[in-house]
Amino acid sequence: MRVTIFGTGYVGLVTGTCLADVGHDVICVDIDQAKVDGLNRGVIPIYEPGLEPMVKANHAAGRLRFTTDAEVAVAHGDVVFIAVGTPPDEDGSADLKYVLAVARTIGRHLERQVVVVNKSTVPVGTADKVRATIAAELASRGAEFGFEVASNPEFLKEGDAVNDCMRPDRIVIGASSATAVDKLKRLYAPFNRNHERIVVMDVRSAELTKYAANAMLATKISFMNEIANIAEKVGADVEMVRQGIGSDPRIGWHFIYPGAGYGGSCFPKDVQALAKTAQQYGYDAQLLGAVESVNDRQKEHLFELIGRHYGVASHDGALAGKTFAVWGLAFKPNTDDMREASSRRLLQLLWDAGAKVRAYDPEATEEAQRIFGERDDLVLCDSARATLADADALVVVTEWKQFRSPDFQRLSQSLADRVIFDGRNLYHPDEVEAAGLAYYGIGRGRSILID
Ligand SMILES: NC(=O)c1ccc[n+]([C@@H]2O[C@H](COP(=O)([O-])OP(=O)(O)OC[C@H]3O[C@@H](n4cnc5c(N)ncnc54)[C@H](O)[C@@H]3O)[C@@H](O)[C@H]2O)c1
Ligand SMILES: O=c1ccn([C@@H]2O[C@H](COP(=O)(O)OP(=O)(O)O[C@H]3O[C@H](CO)[C@@H](O)[C@H](O)[C@H]3O)[C@@H](O)[C@H]2O)c(=O)[nH]1
Repeated sequence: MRVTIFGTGYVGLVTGTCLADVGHDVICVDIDQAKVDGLNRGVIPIYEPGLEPMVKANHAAGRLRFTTDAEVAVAHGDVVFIAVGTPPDEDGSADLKYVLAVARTIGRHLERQVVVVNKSTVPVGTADKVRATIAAELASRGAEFGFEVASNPEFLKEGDAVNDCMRPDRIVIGASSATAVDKLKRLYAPFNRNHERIVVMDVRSAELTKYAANAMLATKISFMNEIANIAEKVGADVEMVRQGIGSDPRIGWHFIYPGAGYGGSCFPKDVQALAKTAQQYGYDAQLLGAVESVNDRQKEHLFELIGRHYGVASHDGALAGKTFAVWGLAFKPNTDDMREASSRRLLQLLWDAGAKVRAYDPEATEEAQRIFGERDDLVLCDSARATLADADALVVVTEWKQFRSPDFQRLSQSLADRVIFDGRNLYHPDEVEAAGLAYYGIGRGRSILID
């Protein structure tokens, strides 16, 4: 099938590549000339495991093309995807300017019947706006082509995006005509093997499904962070509690890891946007507000533990003279994305307190350089070991695999203050303490720790 995808970010590029990989003829279109030029030369703008060889192979085979020419792109697709950003507006609602700009472009160039598919995360009712925008463009040039706007939200997670796209848990199709459903079912047939993964519904339900999924996952995380904070107060270990509840299949093992708060380009903005939608319809979504505020507070928790250890309460200059080794800057492992990353809040708090930072991330160094620029109180190191030179303490923020089994004896010798702040509960407190280091994890009150 001939497919056009507007937007070559995480979603557009991965989707386009996976669709090309199963034999579809894909054109990806973006307004970012440098990105498109780079892709045409084989330069992949994001770090996503497994993506680079797939892009190169499908590009070389001619099934995956990149362009800034919207006219050529619209003329190409039987199915035209919208996969551009929907960042938060000032009031927290989703900003639809990029989505509607694409809708205008489609309307301007459309010359035949197509199915327009919205893959961006958008509030309920956006398909109607996209339809109206395209129709207005067609009307302004006296053109009349049948088109439908369907919703097909994306559930991929960064760091595992190719896998999620090639082996989806489910494919949600929100459409109002059998023709659109049939077309999308044919498009996704190669991913729908062995058992049925396609869930067909009306457009509004599909739009809401995306927000419901992210809000549910964010709720699980905030819930566990709340329990972790209670565990700290009452002298319990949240890691034991996690194991005690995860085995109940009604609760499950996934997304119950406490930590330094959730980040990324999705949960923070989507929880906010869903609450805003509810508010616009006169409903006060109290649970969503709590999920967000618990997360906001959690992003400061590592710093609070640091303050507790050093016996300092105020931020202003309280840690002057201290140097912190920081492991992990990306919002999660296997990505170079630092959008809403917990590390950003931690670093700012450390700097406000007068401390210096020596940080390492396997993939996000360039992004960190772009975000923070040159500063006297930040050294971006090229290995975890290099962060330890002249460091007083270690803070682990992102759970990259390579941080899982450090040599605690070496850490004990390197860190002047002999202390580890573990923002992802990677280590067993006893093992760390056996090496002569003090240990602080998230929710590890520990008075009832059982081996
Ligand atoms: N990142 C994720 O993990 C993820 C997962 C599921 C859903 N989503 C949702 O998918 C959407 C896209 O997210 P993303 O992370 O891929 O965004 P992104 O910011 O990485 O990429 C968006 C791309 O769209 C391009 N663009 C903007 N206007 C354009 C236009 N008029 N024509 C063509 N291209 C244009 C930008 O240049 C950019 O390359 C968002 O709504 C997001 O919430 C993201
Ligand atoms: O038990 C957990 C699981 C995750 N996190 C944090 O939650 C954030 C988000 O993680 P994850 O969901 O793995 O990454 P994303 O790439 O943001 O993916 C989410 O957001 C995407 C964009 O909408 C959706 O498509 C995905 O299904 C959804 O998982 C990260 O900061 C994680 O550290 C926790 O703190 N504890």
